[in-house]
Amino acid sequence: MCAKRHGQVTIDFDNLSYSVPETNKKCPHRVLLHNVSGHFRPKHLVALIGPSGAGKTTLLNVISGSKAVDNSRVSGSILVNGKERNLQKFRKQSCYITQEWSLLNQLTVEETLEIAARFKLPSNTSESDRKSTINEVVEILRLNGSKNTLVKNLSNGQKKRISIGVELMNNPPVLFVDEPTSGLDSSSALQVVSHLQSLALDGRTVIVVIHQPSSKVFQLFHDVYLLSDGECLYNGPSEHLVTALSSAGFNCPQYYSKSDFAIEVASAEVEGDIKLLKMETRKRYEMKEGEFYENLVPSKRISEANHPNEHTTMMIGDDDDDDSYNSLKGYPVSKLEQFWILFMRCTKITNRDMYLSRTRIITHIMLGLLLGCLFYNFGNDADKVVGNHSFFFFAVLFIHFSSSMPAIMTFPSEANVFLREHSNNWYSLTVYFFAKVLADLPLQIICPTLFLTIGYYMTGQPMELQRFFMIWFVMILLAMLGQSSGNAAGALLNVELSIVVVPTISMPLFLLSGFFLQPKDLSPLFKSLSCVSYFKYAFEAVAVSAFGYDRGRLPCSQPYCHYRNPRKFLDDIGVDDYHYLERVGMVVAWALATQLLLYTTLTIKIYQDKIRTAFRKLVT
Ligand SMILES: Nc1ncnc2c1ncn2[C@@H]1O[C@H](COP(=O)(O)OP(=O)(O)OP(=O)(O)O)[C@@H](O)[C@H]1O
Repeated sequence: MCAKRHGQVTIDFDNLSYSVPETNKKCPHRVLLHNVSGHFRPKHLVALIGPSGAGKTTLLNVISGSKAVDNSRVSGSILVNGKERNLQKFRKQSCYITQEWSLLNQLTVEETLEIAARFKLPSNTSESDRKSTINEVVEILRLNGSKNTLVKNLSNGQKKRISIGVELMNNPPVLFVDEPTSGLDSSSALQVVSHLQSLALDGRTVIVVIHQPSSKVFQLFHDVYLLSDGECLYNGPSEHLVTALSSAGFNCPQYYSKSDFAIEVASAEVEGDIKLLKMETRKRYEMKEGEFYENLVPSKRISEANHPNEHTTMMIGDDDDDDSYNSLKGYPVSKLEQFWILFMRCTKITNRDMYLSRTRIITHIMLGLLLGCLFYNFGNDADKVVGNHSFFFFAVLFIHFSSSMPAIMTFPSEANVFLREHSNNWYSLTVYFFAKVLADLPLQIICPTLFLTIGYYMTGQPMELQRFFMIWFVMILLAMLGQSSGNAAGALLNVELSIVVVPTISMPLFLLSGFFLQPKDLSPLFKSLSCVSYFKYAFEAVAVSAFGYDRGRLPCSQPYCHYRNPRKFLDDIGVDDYHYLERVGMVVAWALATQLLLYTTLTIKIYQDKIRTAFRKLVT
């Protein structure tokens, strides 16, 4: 592999404990890991097994130094190649592949890997090196046939493989994989674990949390780590598992699945001496490493002879003092490059997504035409001023919802991709945030512009550039506000809930916009509440732009028109003439506030486990 090669990594952990605060006053802490010890070796695929709730993911998080873990609550030692783990360095030596394959559907396999390579390989990597790294990952994971397939069209097994591929790009010597086979059929599960095995045989240390592996899948694992209730019951070669269990009185019936039996032992469903099993495991751990494996491995299963075609892509050697890790403070690529890659990716996705872009553009044109026909020439007729006012009201409503609804539908999956990439140290939240805001901007400008230009012209509004741009600016702000509030809701809640919550919050704000009820008719309480309605400011700014600023008398199609003087109409709806900037200022403040809400929501998502723990600490 062309990516920089790092030494092989052995992980030893001893008496590792981890607890979380609880709200219960009598028992303020809950211990999730109790003095667990073990070794994870290079060239070995380790199965981390145990009943549900045994602490498998917790152990993976603690050892990998996941941001989900409060490190001040971890005790015990974690050694990497015999030296105390340096978290910053270790995070760069390892990658964590989560259960969900959070990938972007609109990119092809090659594009997905290309972007991963851009983020994960140092900026000075040449184009040809990057290409050959991508080709090698494609080769290793046997994705050659699907290089140009969109991710959304891949099978579940292929999606799982590509999500492993993106993390392999910088050739990390340690892989932590959480339930790679969940949701896969038996043959896809076998394929995925076989790939993980070949990655291990390449020299990597691969630790996999796995649920009920089939016998065929289980055979692929070299080592097993068995957990029960946060305690280690066994750590060693998988072929010695049954012997170790039977030496403590747990006899596995012939032809019975070894992993199922081990989980039954860990769930206390089988008779035997659990204390003895723990003691024996501890004794084996305390033996010197050579002795430990000599005692346990009857036939050296992992040998060069067994794998004559072994890739020698990992650097063989124990040099973990590689100072390049220390020089890699922060991210592999500069913030400017991060911004550019993210911006280009967002733009590509928007262009490819039928629902997000083309459909939105078409609906804005169609609605512009429809309203243009319905309110044809209303803007130029004193008799139709009230109808014209409704046109603007509908425009405000439409622009807002046509931006917020697509965001609610699409952002949750994008947020998952962001969280995965951010937790794997690809780029910073701030860079992502600004790239997203800027990449979304063209559509937020194009759609309202098309809608308004058509509607404005057909409804016969005053042909004055200044008035047009005053209304246009309000519409752009509303589109931005709609999108950021939709994104924030989509990131904070799930899609189903957001679809209910966003309109529910928006409706009272609409009612207080001044269209249905004028401020003079509101009770003092609702009058003050109406000050928080951004629709009120947007709607008033549009009304002032259309009817205010000394607009002349309107032509009248009837013998008598009450609103020949547009100023009179503004008086009647309780909107004072002028003061456009103050109103727009309030909409800008709201647009900034929703962007801030989105930023805060993403920050909360990143640190939710830590925030939850800190909150519990506060309560107790
Ligand atoms: N932040 C936390 N606060 C309180 N309890 C937690 C926290 N994280 C995990 N737990 C608890 O710790 C125990 C172990 O959780 P963990 O997710 O590690 O189990 P697991 O073995 O991976 O389970 P599964 O196989 O079901 O995914 C569970 O009972 C879980 O409820």
